Amino acid sequence: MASTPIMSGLNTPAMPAHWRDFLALTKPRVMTLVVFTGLCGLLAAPGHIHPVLAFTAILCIALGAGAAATLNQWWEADIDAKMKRTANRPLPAGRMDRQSALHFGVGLSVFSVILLGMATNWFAAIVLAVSILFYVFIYTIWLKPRTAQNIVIGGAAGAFPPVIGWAAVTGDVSALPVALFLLIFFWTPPHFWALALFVKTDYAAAGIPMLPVVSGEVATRRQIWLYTAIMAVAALVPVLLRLTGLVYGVTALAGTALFAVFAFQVYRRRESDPARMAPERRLFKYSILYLFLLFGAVVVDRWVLA
Ligand code: HEM
Ligand SMILES: CC(C)=CCC/C(C)=C/CC/C(C)=C/COP(=O)(O)OP(=O)(O)O
Repeated sequence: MASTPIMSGLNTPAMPAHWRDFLALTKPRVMTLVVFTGLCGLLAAPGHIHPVLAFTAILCIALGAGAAATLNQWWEADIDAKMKRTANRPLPAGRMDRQSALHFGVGLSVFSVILLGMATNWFAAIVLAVSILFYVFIYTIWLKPRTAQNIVIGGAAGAFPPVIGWAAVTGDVSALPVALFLLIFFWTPPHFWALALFVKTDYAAAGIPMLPVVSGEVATRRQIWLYTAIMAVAALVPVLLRLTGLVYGVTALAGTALFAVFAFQVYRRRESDPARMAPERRLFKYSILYLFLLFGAVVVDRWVLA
């Protein structure tokens, strides 16, 4: 188990945590895209649920994702303390004690799963529970400290939200939500390794075996390119299977071509560039826009051009 604040020498909080610290534990910025992909999964599904129930389902995805992020930080408080990027989070900075974070994370997890089950259906609730458990146990506790492939397998947790959104409406899954799952699954390695190339030293300091630390930059750049190629196929699956329409088709083709150009620039570069817009920074930023665009296009096809 990760060491307690006292064992790891983290600051012990002198004051009760502020509500802003609880919010920070949920990683709200990262979760905007998680929630958006969940919303698009819900809106792309055939059938109809009452708008209040749809809103509740999205709220549950947001709360479940926030709960998972909280439990991730509860476990990693001492690791976060060693990295500049994460040292100011509520636990390593000593603004909150680990017990409060644990209670908050477990409480929010249970609440989000039960509320989703009661508001929509228990299949969707089980998928939400699986994604929380996957992120906490498979990624955070098991794989992250052990293997440089941690995010490839562990990243599956982040691919579940569109499946949950879809299942909230239909009570099952079919080809399109599986295709959207695969798109996020294969998108995660280029998204994260691009970032890991420019915060590499942080992970090294914390002893986390991220790919650039373990296998070096050249191998990471090659892997980014490899996963981009697989992601490109995943992005085109909905087009090839005619699961989506023209807007998605054009967006996926153009968006993925640009992704490939940026990934190729990362591949060609042999070492980090201190310049602000180095290829890896550009790819990381664009990776986020890319998912927003492709998922948005799925919904436009379903609702505007139906
Ligand atoms: C295991 C998989 C993943 C890892 C290791 C990862 C890691 C990271 C890291 C370290 C950051 C830097 C900023 C921060 O910590 O706040 C980041 C940013 C971000 N990630 Fe990921 N990520 C993963 C999967 C995802 C998924 C599945 C999504 C959404 C579908 C996502 C969306 C974002 C967004 C939107 C940002 C930008 C946040 C901002 O503007 O500050 N990430 N990611
Ligand atoms: C519905 C549901 C449960 C969704 C979960 C979504 C999910 C797993 C998203 C992953 C995004 C994320 C913040 C990864 C950070 O990795 P990290 O924790 O290794 O990053 P760090 O170095 O910033 O702590």
